[in-house]
Amino acid sequence: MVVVVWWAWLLGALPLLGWLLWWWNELWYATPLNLRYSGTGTKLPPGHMGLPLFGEMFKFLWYFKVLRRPDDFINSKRRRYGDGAGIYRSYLFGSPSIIACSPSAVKFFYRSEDVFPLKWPNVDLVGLTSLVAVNGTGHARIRSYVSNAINGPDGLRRIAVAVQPRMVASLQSWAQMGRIKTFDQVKKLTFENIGKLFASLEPGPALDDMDRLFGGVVKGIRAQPLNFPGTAYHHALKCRKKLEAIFRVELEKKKKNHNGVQKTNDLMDGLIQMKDDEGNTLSDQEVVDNIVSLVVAGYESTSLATMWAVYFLAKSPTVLQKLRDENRAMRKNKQDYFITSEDVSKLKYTNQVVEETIRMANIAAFGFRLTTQEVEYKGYVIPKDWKVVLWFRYFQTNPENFDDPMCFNPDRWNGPARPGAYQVFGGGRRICAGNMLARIQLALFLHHLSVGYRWELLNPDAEMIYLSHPKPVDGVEVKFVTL
Ligand code: HEM
Repeated sequence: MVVVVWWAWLLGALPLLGWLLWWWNELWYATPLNLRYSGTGTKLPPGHMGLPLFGEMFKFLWYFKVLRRPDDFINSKRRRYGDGAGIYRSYLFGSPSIIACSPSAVKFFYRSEDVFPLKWPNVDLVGLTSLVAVNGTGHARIRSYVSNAINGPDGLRRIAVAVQPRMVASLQSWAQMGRIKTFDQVKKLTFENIGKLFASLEPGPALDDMDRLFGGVVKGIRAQPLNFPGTAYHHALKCRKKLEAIFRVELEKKKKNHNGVQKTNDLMDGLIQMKDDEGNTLSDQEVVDNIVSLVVAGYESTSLATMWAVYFLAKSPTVLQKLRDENRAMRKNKQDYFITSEDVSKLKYTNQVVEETIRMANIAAFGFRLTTQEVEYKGYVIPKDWKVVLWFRYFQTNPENFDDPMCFNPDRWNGPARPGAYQVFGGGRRICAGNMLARIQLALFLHHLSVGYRWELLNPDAEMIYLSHPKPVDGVEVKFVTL
């Protein structure tokens, strides 16, 4: 009798439990809303919200981690639900979400900052008063200063001069080593240059410590926000605290120097002195938060782009040859070993290689927004308090946007991209504040790399990983020699 009851339970209750779990989020979030809208001609975007708490995270991880075909996550939705308005409902990264993956849908979410403010996960780690955390006028005033300092023509002219000595020194040291793991080396180079540009920090054990601390912060941004010993988030909070203490010491030193002793003229100096229209300066907290957020935004992204350039060029000898020819021609006509930002703008093919590298590298896979009120888009309801995931990655890999998208082909940049199809740096008011800085650093690096060095991938068939960012599993190990 007990066995019969047991079997009845197994056959009846388990499938029921499975069904309930599978439809849990649909029943909890979607069904009440769809009932409310029935008869109004609007409904939720198509999709499936998955299991309680996890939603579609297992499916996401299946495509990104197990199959290593990240774009099939969206392709499977397009196949199942059709293209519709380019939006799908889901439950991702701990929240009911709308996925936006078509140019017009993403544009819709860029349009209104008030309705769809930027919402970085775990933004407390980068700083609650930083550029990426504030909205409205607070955002506009810091953004305009930062953009001018690191992304405008004058800033870029100064930066071009400042970053090249370390690039050249690094390349020479790689050739001496003979064999390097590119990602580790470019990270070191990028961090040294960022340390110099942002806070006049010189290479040495203190900068190495900061590098480790930033590594801890970056890991925490993508982790579940569980604050107890042993979690990535807890560790990241501790790293953030230590970094804050270091930057506060630097800040005090700088304030003293501004009273007459010495001027360094780095980004931190600029932030300290910045005044808005009413003559207000930034608080110490704002200065520190913004420095931390800019390092977080620019460090890993620039390092990854540089690593990918080394990788793609090793696999594309014809492209490399054209790149060498263009850069050697420029070098011949120059007295100076270093080039200027004006020189970079004349390197047409090099800039195409930069653009194609950044497109293929697909570093920033997603952008996050929050819906602060219920709105309608093309007959679909976007509910209040849901997350919007702008699926940037898919734009660059969708064959409807780029012909043969997985082929590294700088010549595709002989003309502009299709309107709205290129989203590597996001768009709207929140478009990457360091996009020109990233581009010029890569172009300068390519100049020195292509005129002076030869390299070869040690694992040309290394597998790819896509989380936290796309990169070959070996970090691009190469044999590296002078030409
Ligand atoms: C290849 C390198 C880079 C890529 C692919 C990249 C990508 C992006 C993307 C997609 C966004 C928009 C996010 C959104 O809308 O949710 C963004 C924003 C941002 N990026 Fe970059 N980025 C790169 C390099 C840099 C660098 C070097 C810096 C500065 C040091 C920087 C600073 C920022 C800042 C401050 C924002 C926020 C802008 C705002 O909210 O107004 N990025 N980046």
